[in-house]
Amino acid sequence: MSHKSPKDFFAPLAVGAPAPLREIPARPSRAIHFFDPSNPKMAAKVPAMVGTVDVLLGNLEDAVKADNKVAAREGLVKIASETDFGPTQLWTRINSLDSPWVLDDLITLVTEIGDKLDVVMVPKVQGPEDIHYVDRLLAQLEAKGGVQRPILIHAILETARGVANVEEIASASPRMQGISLGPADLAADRKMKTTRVGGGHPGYLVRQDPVDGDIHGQRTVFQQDLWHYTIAKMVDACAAAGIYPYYGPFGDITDVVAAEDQFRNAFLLGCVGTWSLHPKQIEIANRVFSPSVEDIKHARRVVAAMGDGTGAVMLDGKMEDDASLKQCLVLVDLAEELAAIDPKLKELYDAIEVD
Ligand SMILES: CC(=O)SCCNC(=O)CCNC(=O)[C@H](O)C(C)(C)COP(=O)(O)OP(=O)(O)OC[C@H]1O[C@@H](n2cnc3c(N)ncnc32)[C@H](O)[C@@H]1OP(=O)(O)O
Ligand SMILES: CC(=O)C(=O)O
Ligand SMILES: [Mg+2]
Repeated sequence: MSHKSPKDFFAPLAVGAPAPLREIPARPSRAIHFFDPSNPKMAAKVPAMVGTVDVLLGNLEDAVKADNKVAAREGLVKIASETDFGPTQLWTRINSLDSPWVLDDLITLVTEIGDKLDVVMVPKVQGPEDIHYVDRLLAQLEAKGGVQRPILIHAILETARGVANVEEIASASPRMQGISLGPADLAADRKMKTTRVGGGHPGYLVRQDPVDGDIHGQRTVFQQDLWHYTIAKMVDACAAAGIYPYYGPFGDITDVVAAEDQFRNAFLLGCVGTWSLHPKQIEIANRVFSPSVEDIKHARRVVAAMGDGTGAVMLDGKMEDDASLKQCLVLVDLAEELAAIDPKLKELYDAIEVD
């Protein structure tokens, strides 16, 4: 197998295309909010959502009716042209690479609103060859449309082959911004037996041992997370490649409690954000993917106690050293990035007193 040399990896793939980035910017993206640009009621809400959510994503793929594919594409061009997105990123999810719509999706969006698009989400990515295809096409279209900065690529992990190839996908191009879990298509592709869009399943459990040998007696049941393995594998692949991992959709819009749990598990495992399918999920995602006041208070105490960052100290009966300091800096750095775009969080974090 031939590999590109480092100098080729960072060369534009088309004459006139912008140079690839050497590092993916750490822009807050706690919620990637999906809307259907062909749905007039949803589209009308988008301008007012600017500034309330880190990412607005015009969805062209699944959940948009086949008859509305062209209207969704044209609707997104209109919204993007007429809206000032300020601090909010604009992403799109294009149709799958084997669909009859994707070529026109890319041609239209990159040449008409390429300078406003931050990230193109590619569904059903099977391996690095899918990223290479989009990478070259984006470069050609950026050159054609005079786009000034490279549009990044986000892959959805929603096929068994994609999961098997996740490390190669994560490092397939300097455009790779991140990867999201796609639990619905992934469940179908793997022939899992859950019919839910993300979240757990009451049948996937571990049961407490029988008490006094009574197998029919009262035994506590612990529901397990169907997605733990895939999320952990995705987080490792993304961290190793210097890109960002995300949970995906949580389809039970009414169960805001379980959505919060699923999001928090992903946050604790290393994900930087999640999807929001309904306005009510944005607040949950923004809260869960922002470090809590308690976390930041503790992290700042450790930073203060560790002085030059080396050695070991005791704090509240616990050992802190170089490694736990690094863990705390993950939270402190994230808080700073979020405070820079979220005035309410800035106020909250600024008010923390470290004793
Ligand atoms: C497996 C996957 O691929 S997941 C990704 C693909 N799926 C999606 O993108 C789904 C996006 N979300 C939706 O389509 C909708 O939220 C649905 C179908 C789940 C629910 O829609 P509704 O039944 O209209 O929800 P509800 O009645 O609570 O909506 C309240 C209001 O919020 C609006 N709204 C609902 N979802 C959104 C949204 N995602 N963005 C903006 N506005 C929205 C509705 O239009 C409605 O407006 P109105 O008050 O002017 O009538
Ligand atoms: C996210 C997505 O597309 C899926 O779960 O299938
Ligand atoms: Mg899908």
